[in-house]
Amino acid sequence: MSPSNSTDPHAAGGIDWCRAPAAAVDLNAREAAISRQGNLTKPPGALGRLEDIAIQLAALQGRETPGVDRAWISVFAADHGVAAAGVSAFPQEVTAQMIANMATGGAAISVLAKRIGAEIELIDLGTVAPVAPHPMIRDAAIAPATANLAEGPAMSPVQLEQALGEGAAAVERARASGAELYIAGEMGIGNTTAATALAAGLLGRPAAELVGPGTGLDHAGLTRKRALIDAALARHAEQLSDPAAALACLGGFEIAAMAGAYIACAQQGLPALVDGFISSAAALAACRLCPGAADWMLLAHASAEPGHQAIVAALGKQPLLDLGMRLGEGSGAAAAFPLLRLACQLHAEMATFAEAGVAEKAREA
Ligand SMILES: O=C(O)c1ccc[n+]([C@@H]2O[C@H](COP(=O)([O-])O)[C@@H](O)[C@H]2O)c1
Ligand SMILES: Cc1cc2nc[nH]c2cc1C
Repeated sequence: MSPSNSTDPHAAGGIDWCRAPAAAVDLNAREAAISRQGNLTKPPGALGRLEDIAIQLAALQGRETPGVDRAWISVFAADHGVAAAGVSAFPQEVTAQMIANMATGGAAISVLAKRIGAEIELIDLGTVAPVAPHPMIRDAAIAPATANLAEGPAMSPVQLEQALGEGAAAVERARASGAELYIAGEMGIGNTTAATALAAGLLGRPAAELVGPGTGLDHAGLTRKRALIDAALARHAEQLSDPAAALACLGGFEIAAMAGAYIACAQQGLPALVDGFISSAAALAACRLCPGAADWMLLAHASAEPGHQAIVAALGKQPLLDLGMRLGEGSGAAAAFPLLRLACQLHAEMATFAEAGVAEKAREA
């Protein structure tokens, strides 16, 4: 379909759609859920953050008793020009190899998706090594890799638009399938360098405050990675006050696609469960572009990558789990998903004090 006769706002060209505000949350449903929580047969607050999850989801789904039975996982994969600078413990061809492993069911996210009953799709945004066609893999290659962010912008404005649009298109597919919760995962050797640079750029922090070992860099590698990120921040300094320009200069195709997906989720009213370090950097970019986007996000877990804490603080949210995970792929979000489902089931299925004939807490005189 040509852009001129398309009804898809993302196909109209440009990235202005990203700056439109998020959908409003339903404060009446939120109040009703808070009230219901207060009537369930437990001391008030005794289910801790499981109560908060049900209340947030009630506000997002616009009903007193929300439900998240159907999750959708989009894994966005791409290679990074900066990998040539020796900033990862693994070789670049692992990106393509892991896409194939995800398709054949051997990756952590493959097992998790199957076990939580989620639909999963793999989106290849461009890898240096070839990826054999497979029904689960969507070929959306933008380029074999981004350019080296230490030497110039990682991607062109047109490539940024394509990547953001791929994220929005994934959310369209999730919604069409009836998904109630969206998970973005990623795979890309070198992408902790891009995510660290992007987050540092957006937060105005030096690399030293955010950089970490990623897949397991040694001390010398970490020193190299930190210096490279600082050099990239200095090179692109004038661009960093504009989140779209920061994303183009320092991001990756999969990071931009995740940002586009989070924005589309927020604008179209689909709750997103954000995974680890790279996903959170994309979520931060999404929040800077789209007013209100943070309302539609839950943070699944605290990544072991040290810079995650700074991003989490900027997002103003608390991760649900802290399992020392640092895999990516959407794995932490998939691991947290059953908790969301349980939180909704408790909220919907527990008896109230009145229903069960249980005496309520004595009122203070
Ligand atoms: O999401 C995280 O918390 C996370 C933390 C560290 C590494 N990763 C994964 O490891 C890869 C990037 O690591 P690196 O060292 O190559 O930059 C990429 O495929 C990510 O999915 C993911
Ligand atoms: C093997 C491997 C699997 C991954 N999954 C996400 N990032 C990864 C990085 C490596 C190296």
